[in-house]
Amino acid sequence: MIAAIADDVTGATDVAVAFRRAGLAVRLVFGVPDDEVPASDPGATAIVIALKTRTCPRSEAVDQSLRAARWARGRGWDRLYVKYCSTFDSSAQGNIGPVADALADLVDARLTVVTPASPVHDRTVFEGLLFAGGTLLADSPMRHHPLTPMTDSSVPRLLAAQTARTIGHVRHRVVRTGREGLADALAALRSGGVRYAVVDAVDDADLLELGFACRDDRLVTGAAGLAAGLAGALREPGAAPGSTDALPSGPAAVLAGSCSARTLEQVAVMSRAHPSFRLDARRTPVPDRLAAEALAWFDSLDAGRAPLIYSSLPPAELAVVQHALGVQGAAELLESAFRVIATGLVERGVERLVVAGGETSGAVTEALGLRSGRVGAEAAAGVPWIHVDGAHPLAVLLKSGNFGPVDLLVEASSA
Ligand SMILES: Nc1ncnc2c1ncn2[C@@H]1O[C@H](COP(=O)(O)OP(=O)(O)OP(=O)(O)O)[C@@H](O)[C@H]1O
Ligand SMILES: O=C(O)[C@@H](O)C(=O)CO
Repeated sequence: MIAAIADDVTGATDVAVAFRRAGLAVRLVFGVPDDEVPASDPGATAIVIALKTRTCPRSEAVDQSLRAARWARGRGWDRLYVKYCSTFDSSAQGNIGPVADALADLVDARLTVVTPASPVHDRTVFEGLLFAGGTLLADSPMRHHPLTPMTDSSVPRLLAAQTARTIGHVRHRVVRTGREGLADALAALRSGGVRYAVVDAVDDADLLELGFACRDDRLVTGAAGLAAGLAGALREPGAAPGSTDALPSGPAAVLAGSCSARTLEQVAVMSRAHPSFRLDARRTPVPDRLAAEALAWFDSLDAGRAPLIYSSLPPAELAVVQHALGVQGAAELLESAFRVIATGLVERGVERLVVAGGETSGAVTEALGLRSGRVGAEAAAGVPWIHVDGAHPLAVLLKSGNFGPVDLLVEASSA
Protein backbone atom coordinates (compact mmCIF):
# COMPACT_ATOMS: atom_id res chain seq x y z
CA MET A 1 0.00 0.00 0.00
CA ILE A 2 2.65 2.52 1.05
CA ALA A 3 6.41 2.52 0.62
CA ALA A 4 8.48 4.90 2.73
CA ILE A 5 11.96 5.87 1.66
CA ALA A 6 13.91 7.12 4.67
CA ASP A 7 17.07 9.21 4.38
CA ASP A 8 18.69 7.51 7.35
CA VAL A 9 18.42 4.26 9.20
CA THR A 10 17.22 5.51 12.58
CA GLY A 11 14.60 7.55 10.74
CA ALA A 12 13.55 4.37 8.96
CA THR A 13 12.97 2.53 12.21
CA ASP A 14 11.10 5.58 13.55
CA VAL A 15 8.74 5.67 10.57
CA ALA A 16 8.39 1.87 10.56
CA VAL A 17 7.17 1.83 14.12
CA ALA A 18 4.89 4.82 13.48
CA PHE A 19 3.23 2.85 10.68
CA ARG A 20 2.99 -0.16 12.91
CA ARG A 21 1.48 1.80 15.79
CA ALA A 22 -1.12 3.11 13.37
CA GLY A 23 -2.05 -0.43 12.36
CA LEU A 24 -0.01 -1.22 9.26
CA ALA A 25 2.02 -4.42 8.92
CA VAL A 26 5.53 -3.26 8.14
CA ARG A 27 8.61 -4.70 6.52
CA LEU A 28 11.96 -2.92 6.88
CA VAL A 29 14.59 -3.16 4.14
CA PHE A 30 18.14 -1.81 4.42
CA GLY A 31 19.63 -0.11 1.36
CA VAL A 32 18.27 0.08 -2.16
CA PRO A 33 16.44 -3.22 -2.57
CA ASP A 34 17.29 -5.60 -5.37
CA ASP A 35 15.59 -8.64 -6.83
CA GLU A 36 16.71 -10.80 -3.92
CA VAL A 37 14.66 -8.76 -1.47
CA PRO A 38 11.12 -10.08 -1.33
CA ALA A 39 8.66 -7.37 -2.41
CA SER A 40 6.81 -7.86 0.87
CA ASP A 41 5.68 -10.33 3.47
CA PRO A 42 2.28 -11.77 2.80
CA GLY A 43 -0.13 -9.26 4.30
CA ALA A 44 2.38 -6.41 4.63
CA THR A 45 0.73 -3.06 4.07
CA ALA A 46 3.83 -0.92 4.36
CA ILE A 47 7.45 -1.25 3.45
CA VAL A 48 10.18 1.03 4.72
CA ILE A 49 13.42 1.36 2.77
CA ALA A 50 16.29 2.59 4.94
CA LEU A 51 18.86 4.59 2.95
CA LYS A 52 21.86 6.61 4.08
CA THR A 53 21.30 9.65 1.91
CA ARG A 54 20.95 12.51 4.36
CA THR A 55 24.47 13.83 4.01
CA CYS A 56 25.88 12.08 0.95
CA PRO A 57 26.41 14.01 -2.32
CA ARG A 58 23.13 15.20 -3.80
CA SER A 59 23.40 13.16 -7.02
CA GLU A 60 23.90 9.97 -5.02
CA ALA A 61 20.92 10.73 -2.80
CA VAL A 62 18.71 11.33 -5.83
CA ASP A 63 19.96 8.24 -7.62
CA GLN A 64 19.46 5.92 -4.65
CA SER A 65 16.02 7.37 -3.85
CA LEU A 66 14.90 6.99 -7.46
CA ARG A 67 16.11 3.41 -7.61
CA ALA A 68 14.31 2.60 -4.36
CA ALA A 69 11.13 4.31 -5.60
CA ARG A 70 11.20 2.49 -8.93
CA TRP A 71 11.71 -0.81 -7.13
CA ALA A 72 8.72 -0.13 -4.88
CA ARG A 73 6.43 1.08 -7.64
CA GLY A 74 7.40 -1.83 -9.86
CA ARG A 75 6.15 -4.14 -7.12
CA GLY A 76 2.83 -2.48 -6.59
CA TRP A 77 3.65 -0.05 -3.77
CA ASP A 78 1.74 2.80 -5.34
CA ARG A 79 2.06 5.46 -2.62
CA LEU A 80 5.46 6.87 -1.79
CA TYR A 81 6.38 8.53 1.48
CA VAL A 82 9.67 10.42 1.71
CA LYS A 83 10.80 10.32 5.35
CA TYR A 84 13.23 13.02 6.46
CA CYS A 85 14.17 14.09 9.94
CA SER A 86 11.72 15.80 12.26
CA THR A 87 14.39 18.49 12.64
CA PHE A 88 14.65 18.76 8.83
CA ASP A 89 18.36 17.83 8.98
CA SER A 90 19.83 18.93 5.67
CA SER A 91 22.07 21.57 4.14
CA ALA A 92 21.47 24.27 1.54
CA GLN A 93 22.47 21.68 -1.06
CA GLY A 94 19.85 19.21 0.10
CA ASN A 95 19.13 16.47 0.12
CA ILE A 96 15.45 16.88 0.98
CA GLY A 97 14.57 19.23 -1.90
CA PRO A 98 16.44 17.42 -4.68
CA VAL A 99 15.07 14.02 -3.64
CA ALA A 100 11.52 15.36 -3.40
CA ASP A 101 11.86 17.05 -6.81
CA ALA A 102 13.06 13.83 -8.42
CA LEU A 103 10.37 11.65 -6.88
CA ALA A 104 7.65 14.20 -7.68
CA ASP A 105 8.74 14.02 -11.32
CA LEU A 106 8.83 10.24 -11.20
CA VAL A 107 5.23 9.93 -10.03
CA ASP A 108 4.04 13.10 -11.79
CA ALA A 109 2.95 14.77 -8.55
CA ARG A 110 1.73 18.32 -9.03
CA LEU A 111 1.71 19.31 -5.36
CA THR A 112 3.57 17.62 -2.54
CA VAL A 113 2.89 18.07 1.16
CA VAL A 114 5.87 18.84 3.42
CA THR A 115 5.77 18.78 7.20
CA PRO A 116 8.50 17.61 9.59
CA ALA A 117 6.07 17.82 12.54
CA SER A 118 6.29 14.77 14.79
CA PRO A 119 4.42 15.48 18.02
CA VAL A 120 5.44 12.18 19.62
CA HIS A 121 8.98 13.58 19.53
CA ASP A 122 7.87 17.09 20.46
CA ARG A 123 8.50 18.52 16.99
CA THR A 124 5.80 20.91 15.82
CA VAL A 125 5.34 23.33 12.93
CA PHE A 126 3.48 26.60 13.45
CA GLU A 127 3.41 29.53 11.00
CA GLY A 128 5.95 27.55 9.02
CA LEU A 129 8.41 27.57 11.93
CA LEU A 130 9.79 24.31 13.26
CA PHE A 131 9.98 23.82 17.01
CA ALA A 132 11.99 21.08 18.75
CA GLY A 133 11.12 20.53 22.39
CA GLY A 134 9.19 23.79 22.51
CA THR A 135 12.18 25.78 21.21
CA LEU A 136 12.68 27.20 17.76
CA LEU A 137 14.85 24.76 15.82
CA ALA A 138 17.63 27.32 15.35
CA ASP A 139 17.77 27.87 19.13
CA SER A 140 17.75 24.16 19.95
CA PRO A 141 20.86 21.96 20.34
CA MET A 142 20.43 21.09 16.65
CA ARG A 143 22.38 24.23 15.86
CA HIS A 144 25.48 22.30 16.98
CA HIS A 145 24.87 19.17 14.87
CA PRO A 146 28.20 17.82 13.58
CA LEU A 147 27.10 17.41 9.95
CA THR A 148 23.89 19.37 9.45
CA PRO A 149 23.81 22.27 11.94
CA MET A 150 20.31 23.76 11.74
CA THR A 151 20.48 27.53 12.08
CA ASP A 152 17.16 28.54 10.49
CA SER A 153 13.73 27.52 11.83
CA SER A 154 11.62 28.40 8.80
CA VAL A 155 10.64 25.27 6.87
CA PRO A 156 9.67 27.18 3.68
CA ARG A 157 13.00 29.00 3.76
CA LEU A 158 15.00 25.83 4.42
CA LEU A 159 13.22 24.10 1.56
CA ALA A 160 13.54 27.10 -0.78
CA ALA A 161 17.33 26.83 -0.50
CA GLN A 162 17.09 23.27 -1.84
CA THR A 163 14.60 23.51 -4.70
CA ALA A 164 13.73 25.98 -7.44
CA ARG A 165 10.03 25.00 -7.27
CA THR A 166 7.30 27.20 -5.81
CA ILE A 167 6.53 26.72 -2.15
CA GLY A 168 3.25 27.54 -0.44
CA HIS A 169 2.20 27.38 3.17
CA VAL A 170 -0.98 26.16 4.89
CA ARG A 171 -1.49 27.92 8.20
CA HIS A 172 -2.57 26.18 11.35
CA ARG A 173 -5.91 27.96 11.43
CA VAL A 174 -6.73 26.23 8.11
CA VAL A 175 -5.44 22.88 9.36
CA ARG A 176 -7.81 23.23 12.32
CA THR A 177 -10.80 23.39 9.97
CA GLY A 178 -10.19 19.70 9.28
CA ARG A 179 -9.67 17.41 6.31
CA GLU A 180 -12.11 19.13 3.96
CA GLY A 181 -10.80 22.65 4.60
CA LEU A 182 -7.29 21.29 4.23
CA ALA A 183 -8.11 19.51 0.98
CA ASP A 184 -9.57 22.76 -0.37
CA ALA A 185 -6.47 24.71 0.65
CA LEU A 186 -4.20 22.14 -0.99
CA ALA A 187 -6.35 22.14 -4.14
CA ALA A 188 -6.13 25.93 -4.32
CA LEU A 189 -2.34 25.81 -4.05
CA ARG A 190 -2.22 23.05 -6.66
CA SER A 191 -4.29 24.98 -9.16
CA GLY A 192 -2.14 28.04 -8.52
CA GLY A 193 0.89 26.07 -9.73
CA VAL A 194 2.48 25.70 -6.28
CA ARG A 195 4.62 22.52 -6.07
CA TYR A 196 5.24 22.18 -2.32
CA ALA A 197 2.81 22.89 0.51
CA VAL A 198 4.46 23.31 3.90
CA VAL A 199 1.67 22.49 6.34
CA ASP A 200 1.55 23.50 10.00
CA ALA A 201 0.79 20.75 12.51
CA VAL A 202 1.05 20.84 16.28
CA ASP A 203 -0.54 17.56 17.33
CA ASP A 204 -1.51 14.13 16.09
CA ALA A 205 -5.07 15.25 15.37
CA ASP A 206 -3.72 17.82 12.87
CA LEU A 207 -1.64 15.13 11.22
CA LEU A 208 -4.55 12.71 10.99
CA GLU A 209 -6.65 15.37 9.25
CA LEU A 210 -3.73 16.08 6.93
CA GLY A 211 -3.37 12.33 6.35
CA PHE A 212 -6.99 12.22 5.18
CA ALA A 213 -6.48 15.30 3.00
CA CYS A 214 -3.48 13.77 1.18
CA ARG A 215 -4.34 10.06 1.37
CA ASP A 216 -4.76 9.80 -2.41
CA ASP A 217 -1.52 11.61 -3.25
CA ARG A 218 1.11 9.50 -4.97
CA LEU A 219 3.87 11.28 -3.02
CA VAL A 220 3.78 12.64 0.51
CA THR A 221 6.76 13.82 2.55
CA GLY A 222 7.30 14.24 6.26
CA ALA A 223 8.71 12.72 9.42
CA ALA A 224 7.16 9.96 11.52
CA GLY A 225 4.28 12.26 12.55
CA LEU A 226 2.60 12.57 9.18
CA ALA A 227 3.43 8.93 8.42
CA ALA A 228 1.25 8.00 11.39
CA GLY A 229 -1.49 10.40 10.24
CA LEU A 230 -1.43 8.96 6.76
CA ALA A 231 -1.43 5.40 8.04
CA GLY A 232 -4.39 6.27 10.26
CA ALA A 233 -6.24 7.61 7.22
CA LEU A 234 -5.38 4.61 5.05
CA ARG A 235 -5.72 1.62 7.26
CA GLU A 236 -8.62 -0.74 7.39
CA PRO A 237 -9.98 -0.94 10.92
CA GLY A 238 -8.42 -3.90 12.69
CA ALA A 239 -5.73 -5.00 15.04
CA ALA A 240 -2.24 -3.57 14.75
CA PRO A 241 0.07 -6.44 13.92
CA GLY A 242 3.50 -6.54 15.51
CA SER A 243 6.47 -8.84 15.66
CA THR A 244 6.27 -11.11 18.66
CA ASP A 245 9.90 -12.21 18.38
CA ALA A 246 11.76 -12.52 21.68
CA LEU A 247 15.07 -10.70 21.91
CA PRO A 248 18.08 -12.97 21.42
CA SER A 249 19.52 -14.05 24.74
CA GLY A 250 23.22 -13.51 23.82
CA PRO A 251 25.43 -10.62 24.90
CA ALA A 252 24.65 -6.97 24.25
CA ALA A 253 26.87 -3.99 23.38
CA VAL A 254 26.30 -0.31 22.70
CA LEU A 255 27.92 1.88 20.04
CA ALA A 256 27.34 5.63 20.17
CA GLY A 257 28.48 7.84 17.31
CA SER A 258 25.91 10.55 17.88
CA CYS A 259 26.90 13.89 19.41
CA SER A 260 23.27 14.93 19.91
CA ALA A 261 22.32 16.43 23.25
CA ARG A 262 20.25 13.45 24.37
CA THR A 263 22.88 10.90 23.36
CA LEU A 264 25.48 12.82 25.38
CA GLU A 265 23.27 12.47 28.45
CA GLN A 266 22.67 8.78 27.74
CA VAL A 267 26.39 8.14 27.29
CA ALA A 268 27.12 9.92 30.58
CA VAL A 269 24.57 7.77 32.41
CA MET A 270 25.80 4.54 30.89
CA SER A 271 29.49 5.20 31.34
CA ARG A 272 28.96 5.68 35.08
CA ALA A 273 27.86 2.08 35.57
CA HIS A 274 29.16 0.12 32.56
CA PRO A 275 32.60 -0.42 31.06
CA SER A 276 33.11 2.27 28.44
CA PHE A 277 35.69 3.12 25.81
CA ARG A 278 35.94 6.44 24.00
CA LEU A 279 37.16 6.45 20.43
CA ASP A 280 39.71 9.23 20.28
CA ALA A 281 39.95 10.14 16.61
CA ARG A 282 42.63 12.75 17.15
CA ARG A 283 44.94 10.42 19.04
CA THR A 284 44.47 7.56 16.59
CA PRO A 285 43.41 9.03 13.24
CA VAL A 286 43.47 5.68 11.41
CA PRO A 287 40.11 3.85 11.41
CA ASP A 288 41.42 0.28 11.50
CA ARG A 289 43.82 1.07 14.35
CA LEU A 290 41.13 2.90 16.27
CA ALA A 291 38.81 -0.08 15.82
CA ALA A 292 41.56 -2.53 16.79
CA GLU A 293 42.13 -0.60 20.04
CA ALA A 294 38.44 -0.75 20.84
CA LEU A 295 38.17 -4.46 20.08
CA ALA A 296 41.30 -5.23 22.11
CA TRP A 297 39.68 -3.36 25.01
CA PHE A 298 36.47 -5.37 24.49
CA ASP A 299 38.47 -8.64 24.50
CA SER A 300 40.03 -7.69 27.83
CA LEU A 301 36.68 -7.36 29.60
CA ASP A 302 35.24 -9.96 31.90
CA ALA A 303 31.70 -11.03 31.10
CA GLY A 304 29.31 -8.72 32.90
CA ARG A 305 27.61 -5.49 32.16
CA ALA A 306 27.22 -4.56 28.51
CA PRO A 307 30.07 -2.38 27.25
CA LEU A 308 29.76 1.02 25.60
CA ILE A 309 32.04 2.22 22.80
CA TYR A 310 31.44 5.83 21.88
CA SER A 311 32.81 8.84 20.05
CA SER A 312 30.16 11.29 21.29
CA LEU A 313 31.54 14.69 22.29
CA PRO A 314 29.93 17.95 23.41
CA PRO A 315 29.99 20.87 20.93
CA ALA A 316 33.23 22.59 22.05
CA GLU A 317 35.29 19.36 22.03
CA LEU A 318 33.66 18.26 18.79
CA ALA A 319 34.75 21.52 17.16
CA VAL A 320 38.37 20.80 18.14
CA VAL A 321 38.28 17.37 16.49
CA GLN A 322 36.56 18.73 13.39
CA HIS A 323 39.12 21.51 13.17
CA ALA A 324 41.95 18.98 13.33
CA LEU A 325 40.52 16.34 11.00
CA GLY A 326 37.87 18.19 8.98
CA VAL A 327 34.12 17.74 9.38
CA GLN A 328 33.85 15.03 6.74
CA GLY A 329 37.25 13.57 7.54
CA ALA A 330 36.36 13.05 11.20
CA ALA A 331 32.92 11.65 10.37
CA GLU A 332 34.26 9.22 7.79
CA LEU A 333 37.07 8.10 10.07
CA LEU A 334 34.71 7.38 12.95
CA GLU A 335 32.06 5.77 10.78
CA SER A 336 34.74 3.50 9.28
CA ALA A 337 35.94 2.58 12.75
CA PHE A 338 32.37 1.80 13.86
CA ARG A 339 31.97 -0.45 10.80
CA VAL A 340 34.96 -2.57 11.83
CA ILE A 341 33.97 -2.57 15.50
CA ALA A 342 30.38 -3.65 14.82
CA THR A 343 31.56 -6.49 12.62
CA GLY A 344 34.10 -7.53 15.26
CA LEU A 345 31.49 -7.49 18.01
CA VAL A 346 29.05 -9.66 16.07
CA GLU A 347 31.90 -12.07 15.21
CA ARG A 348 32.59 -12.24 18.95
CA GLY A 349 29.01 -13.29 19.66
CA VAL A 350 27.15 -10.05 20.37
CA GLU A 351 23.48 -10.69 19.60
CA ARG A 352 21.90 -7.42 20.74
CA LEU A 353 23.51 -4.33 19.34
CA VAL A 354 22.36 -0.85 20.35
CA VAL A 355 23.58 1.96 18.08
CA ALA A 356 23.07 5.68 18.70
CA GLY A 357 23.01 7.99 15.67
CA GLY A 358 21.55 7.70 12.19
CA GLU A 359 24.76 8.02 10.17
CA THR A 360 26.50 5.71 12.59
CA SER A 361 23.65 3.18 12.36
CA GLY A 362 23.80 3.39 8.57
CA ALA A 363 27.50 2.59 8.62
CA VAL A 364 26.92 -0.31 11.02
CA THR A 365 24.01 -1.86 9.13
CA GLU A 366 25.99 -1.63 5.87
CA ALA A 367 29.05 -3.22 7.45
CA LEU A 368 26.98 -6.05 8.89
CA GLY A 369 25.38 -6.58 5.49
CA LEU A 370 21.87 -6.34 6.92
CA ARG A 371 19.20 -6.66 4.25
CA SER A 372 15.86 -6.71 6.04
CA GLY A 373 14.22 -7.00 9.41
CA ARG A 374 11.03 -7.26 11.41
CA VAL A 375 9.91 -4.41 13.62
CA GLY A 376 9.74 -5.51 17.25
CA ALA A 377 8.95 -3.91 20.58
CA GLU A 378 9.62 -0.20 21.11
CA ALA A 379 12.34 0.46 23.69
CA ALA A 380 11.36 4.15 23.59
CA ALA A 381 9.08 6.24 21.39
CA GLY A 382 10.28 5.81 17.81
CA VAL A 383 13.01 3.35 18.77
CA PRO A 384 11.95 -0.24 18.04
CA TRP A 385 14.08 -3.34 18.21
CA ILE A 386 14.69 -4.71 14.73
CA HIS A 387 14.91 -8.47 14.46
CA VAL A 388 17.30 -9.08 11.64
CA ASP A 389 16.70 -11.83 9.11
CA GLY A 390 19.80 -14.00 8.86
CA ALA A 391 21.58 -17.17 9.85
CA HIS A 392 22.48 -15.98 13.39
CA PRO A 393 20.27 -14.37 16.00
CA LEU A 394 20.72 -10.61 15.95
CA ALA A 395 18.54 -7.74 17.09
CA VAL A 396 19.56 -4.13 16.59
CA LEU A 397 18.23 -1.03 18.29
CA LEU A 398 19.00 1.94 16.07
CA LYS A 399 18.44 5.07 18.09
CA SER A 400 18.03 8.55 16.68
CA GLY A 401 20.44 10.97 18.30
CA ASN A 402 17.88 12.88 20.32
CA PHE A 403 15.45 10.07 21.12
CA GLY A 404 14.82 8.12 24.28
CA PRO A 405 15.07 8.73 28.02
CA VAL A 406 18.47 9.27 29.61
CA ASP A 407 18.71 5.65 30.75
CA LEU A 408 17.78 4.16 27.36
CA LEU A 409 21.24 2.79 26.53
CA VAL A 410 21.51 1.15 29.95
CA GLU A 411 17.99 -0.27 29.85
CA ALA A 412 18.20 -1.50 26.26
CA SER A 413 21.53 -3.22 26.77
CA SER A 414 20.33 -4.85 29.98
CA ALA A 415 17.06 -6.11 28.43
N1 LIG B 1 34.06 12.89 18.18
C1 LIG B 1 33.62 13.17 16.96
N2 LIG B 1 34.27 14.05 16.17
C2 LIG B 1 33.82 14.33 14.93
N3 LIG B 1 32.75 13.76 14.37
C3 LIG B 1 32.06 12.87 15.11
C4 LIG B 1 32.47 12.55 16.44
N4 LIG B 1 31.63 11.62 16.93
C5 LIG B 1 30.75 11.39 15.97
N5 LIG B 1 31.00 12.13 14.87
C6 LIG B 1 30.26 12.11 13.61
O1 LIG B 1 29.06 12.83 13.75
C7 LIG B 1 28.04 12.23 12.97
C8 LIG B 1 26.87 12.00 13.91
O2 LIG B 1 25.79 11.64 13.12
P1 LIG B 1 24.76 10.53 13.52
O3 LIG B 1 23.71 10.56 12.46
O4 LIG B 1 25.43 9.23 13.78
O5 LIG B 1 24.16 11.06 14.89
P2 LIG B 1 22.88 12.00 15.06
O6 LIG B 1 22.82 12.98 13.94
O7 LIG B 1 22.91 12.50 16.43
O8 LIG B 1 21.71 10.96 14.91
P3 LIG B 1 20.29 11.12 14.15
O9 LIG B 1 20.60 11.47 12.73
O10 LIG B 1 19.72 9.76 14.30
O11 LIG B 1 19.57 12.19 14.87
C9 LIG B 1 28.60 10.95 12.41
O12 LIG B 1 28.98 11.10 11.07
C10 LIG B 1 29.81 10.69 13.31
O13 LIG B 1 30.80 9.93 12.69
O1 LIG C 1 12.57 12.24 12.57
C1 LIG C 1 13.44 12.07 13.41
O2 LIG C 1 13.76 12.93 14.25
C2 LIG C 1 14.23 10.78 13.37
O3 LIG C 1 13.45 9.75 12.84
C3 LIG C 1 15.42 10.93 12.52
O4 LIG C 1 15.33 10.95 11.32
C4 LIG C 1 16.72 11.06 13.19
O5 LIG C 1 17.78 10.79 12.33
